[in-house]
Amino acid sequence: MTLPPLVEPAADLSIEEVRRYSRHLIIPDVGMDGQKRLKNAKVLAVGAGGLGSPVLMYLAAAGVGTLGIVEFDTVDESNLQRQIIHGQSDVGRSKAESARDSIKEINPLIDVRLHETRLDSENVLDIFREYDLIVDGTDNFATRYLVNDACVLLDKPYVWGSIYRFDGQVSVFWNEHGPNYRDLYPVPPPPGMVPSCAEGGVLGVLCATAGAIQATEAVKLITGIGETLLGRLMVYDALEMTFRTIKVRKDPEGEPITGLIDYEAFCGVVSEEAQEAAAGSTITVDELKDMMDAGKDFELIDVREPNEYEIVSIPGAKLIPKDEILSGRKLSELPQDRPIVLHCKTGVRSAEVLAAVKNAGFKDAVHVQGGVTAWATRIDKALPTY
Ligand SMILES: Nc1ncnc2c1ncn2[C@@H]1O[C@H](COP(=O)(O)OP(=O)(O)OP(=O)(O)O)[C@@H](O)[C@H]1O
Repeated sequence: MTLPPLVEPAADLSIEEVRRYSRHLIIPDVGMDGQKRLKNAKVLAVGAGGLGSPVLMYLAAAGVGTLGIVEFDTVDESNLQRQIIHGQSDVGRSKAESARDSIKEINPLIDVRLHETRLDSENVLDIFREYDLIVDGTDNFATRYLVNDACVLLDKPYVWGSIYRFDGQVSVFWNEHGPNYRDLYPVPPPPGMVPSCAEGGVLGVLCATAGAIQATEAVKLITGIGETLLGRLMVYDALEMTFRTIKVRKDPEGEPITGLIDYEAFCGVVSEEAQEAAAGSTITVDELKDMMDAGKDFELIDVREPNEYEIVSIPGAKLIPKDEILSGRKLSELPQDRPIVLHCKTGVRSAEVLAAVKNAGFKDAVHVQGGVTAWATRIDKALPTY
């Protein structure tokens, strides 16, 4: 959809800016007017991770005058495979500060504002008010619904992106002029149904493709050039190397968004059924270690995928992937005569499996809080986390 420019042009460009942005200025559709609009624009990136990295780097290079970053996390070694705004020497540092330093290196003329906090219902409206446009590079449903609803309430355009393994999706939402995120995804998927990149992995370079499309949409919205992805969903398949766009319409049945809600509860990080099953049937990794040391007779079952098991596993654990149990295909491999201890990477999937196992009649079953990640950080520190 073609839209009028989102931002008014700045009064002028300095000689330094004219030199720096000359390859933009000679594109007739951008020109001085478009570059001045970019200079005046205030864009907020939510998350400085896989998608946030290319988004921030390209918008900085393009001359977006003010870039905000909301990010609470620190750089982990496993981020470096895709989060190219951070480098080896940034491991352990605040992602927001590391991103700011990279931006300043790319373009010192940019004003960078840091919001070193987790975006939530309490702070979202105050933070968003400062910006013209929100670009979301986060990895969880609760934050996406939060960003969407805040954008609707404040009438801001929302550039959304999502990545998983070899697939990317990008769209633009703007309730005043077209659909919002809830028109595409009215309700979140059931907890555990859609694995995160931390659980399922992501091809690092996929972030560049999806993030660059998000940055392109931001530039188009600011300057008013081209057809935006408002009302269209871009679906990218890196293995097939195809880009498809699908129409997104406003849902006539869609509930109006009148305020913010409890997004963690709405997205149910762990399903209610799993929470019920886990209540009183959860053990810590220290308790698991004590059971092992005491020679207790039990079956330890790892419900992750085979490739995860290959990266790191708890000694003695038998691998039966979650879907093999949930589908009933491998229920017969569970012992009838001994207690069952289930674990996964962090304790989300094992809680889901625990509910299914108990429903199937295996009453003497527990799951391990924090999974193999807790085991590797508390019990056997020589093991890697991923
Ligand atoms: N509510 C939020 N407020 C601020 N930042 C957020 C919020 N939710 C997610 N993020 C940030 O968004 C980024 C998303 O990046 P990415 O998808 O590459 O995953 P990651 O969390 O860094 O990595 P992994 O989950 O694989 O360890 C992360 O840096 C994360 O800290």
